[in-house]
Amino acid sequence: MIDGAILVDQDARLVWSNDKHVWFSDKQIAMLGFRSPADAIGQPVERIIPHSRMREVVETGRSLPLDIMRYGEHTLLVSRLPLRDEQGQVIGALAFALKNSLTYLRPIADRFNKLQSRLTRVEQELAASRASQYTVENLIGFSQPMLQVKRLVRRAGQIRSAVLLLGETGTGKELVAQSIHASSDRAHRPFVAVNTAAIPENLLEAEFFGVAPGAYTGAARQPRPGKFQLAHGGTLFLDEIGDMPLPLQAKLLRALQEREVEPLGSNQVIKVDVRIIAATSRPLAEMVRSGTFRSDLYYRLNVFPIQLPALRDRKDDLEILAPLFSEKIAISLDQPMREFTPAALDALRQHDWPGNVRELANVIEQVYVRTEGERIRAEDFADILPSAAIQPPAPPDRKRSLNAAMDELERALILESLEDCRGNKLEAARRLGLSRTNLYAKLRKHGIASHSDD
Ligand SMILES: Nc1ncnc2c1ncn2[C@@H]1O[C@H](COP(=O)(O)OP(=O)(O)OP(=O)(O)O)[C@@H](O)[C@H]1O
Repeated sequence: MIDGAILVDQDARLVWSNDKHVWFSDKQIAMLGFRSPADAIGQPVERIIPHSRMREVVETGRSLPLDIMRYGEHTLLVSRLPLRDEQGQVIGALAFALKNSLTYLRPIADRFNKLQSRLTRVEQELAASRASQYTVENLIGFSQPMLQVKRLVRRAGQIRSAVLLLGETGTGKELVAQSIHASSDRAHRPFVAVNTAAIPENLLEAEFFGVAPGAYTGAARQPRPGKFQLAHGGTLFLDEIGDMPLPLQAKLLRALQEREVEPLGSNQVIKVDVRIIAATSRPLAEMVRSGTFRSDLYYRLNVFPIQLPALRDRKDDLEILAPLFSEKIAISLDQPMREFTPAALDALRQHDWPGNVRELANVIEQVYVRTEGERIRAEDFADILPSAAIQPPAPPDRKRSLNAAMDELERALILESLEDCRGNKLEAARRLGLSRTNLYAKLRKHGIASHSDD
C-alpha cells in the first residue's frame, strides 16, 4: 500500500528510505551530486526534501498523522510519527506516503485538488491582500543558523509577545513575519504589513492611526482606517522600524501601551488588539545609545528578538536555495529548468551576498535572461557577480619573482578555502586537492594560525 517511507534519526538525518522514492526524483539526486538514492543516507532530510516537516516531528515529539502535500508531480497523503525509546525519548521519526493513484484515496485526493484550486483562485483574488502567504515550510535552509531561526519562529507562533526581527536586507524578515503569523492562533485574522521607510514622513501618522471624516481640507467624508484598525485581531508587521521619526515613535509607544489609537482629526480613541512584529536592518541597540531611537519603545518591541543570519554565514544553504530559485524562475519565465554545474555552485559560494537571498534570486533570474544553455555554468556569472574568484586573476606584479607571486596566490587560496569551510581543515584540504599533512605544512609555511584541530 505504501508508496514512500522514510526514517530519520533525532537530528532529522535520513536513516532509511524504501526504494520507491516518491519524495525525490533521480534528477534531484543527481543534482545533489549523489550517485544513487543510497548516498542520501545520513544527510539532513531537508537536503533531499526541502519542504519536509520531519524535523518538526522530532523536535516537538508530536505526530502529523494526516497531511496532504505536493512533491513534484505527485499529490501525497503523508503520515508522520515520532519514534520513542522505552523511556519515551524521541529517537527519530517515520513517515509514510500514499500517492493519489490508489483508487480508494481518489475521493479524498479529488476533494483536496478541488479545494486546492479553489484556494489558489482565492489566493489570487487576495493577491494584494492581508492574509499572510508564507508558512515556516517556505523558510528554506538546513544550516544550523537557519534551523535555529525555524525553531524560534515556531516558538514565536505559540506566544503573544512582540517579536523583533533583526537582519540585513533580503534575509527574509518579511517571510519570517508571515510565517510567525501563519503559525499563531491569529492565522485566520489579517496580516498587515507597513513599511515605515517607504511612506513620506507627513503621511505616516494617518497611515498608522487612520483619519477621521473631514479631518482636514480634502479629507474624505468616510473615515479612513489606519493599519492598526485594519490589523485588528491579527498581526501588524512594522518593517524598517528603525526609520521611524522620533515624534511618531512616541505615538506608537502610546498605542502599544494603551492598546488604543486616535485617528487624525478625531478626539475619540478606538480600541485595537494587534500583535506586533517589528523588523529592521539597522543597529537598533546602537540607535538607542545615540538617542535616535526611543529606549522605552525598543524595550517594548525587543521582547522576543530573532536575528536572521546573512546568507554569507549559511553558505551551505546555497545548494538547496539555488536550485529552488532556478525552478521558480524557470516556471515564471516559462522556460525549461536549468541545473547548476558543480563549478557554478562553487562560484555562488565564493560570493559574499550583501543583498542576501533577494540578491541570489535576482542573480539567477539574470542568468536565465542573459545567457542560454541547458545548465548554469560558472562562466554565466562572469558579468553578473563581481566576485574575484570568477574574475580572471589580477595581472602579476612583474617586478616580483615567480616564487613570491605563487606563494601569495597559494596563501590566498588556502585562506579562502578555510573561510568557506569555516575552519574545517580536512574539508579545506579536500577542496584544495591536498593531503591533510600537506595542508598543515603549508599553514606553518604561511604562518596561518591553527585554532582548531578538526
Ligand atoms: N530562508 C528563505 N527561504 C526561501 N526564500 C527566502 C528565504 N529568505 C528570504 N527569501 C526570499 O528572499 C526575498 C527577500 O525576503 P524578504 O523580503 O522577506 O527579506 P527582508 O529581510 O524583509 O528584506 P528587506 O529588509 O529588504 O525588506 C523574498 O523573495 C523571500 O521569499
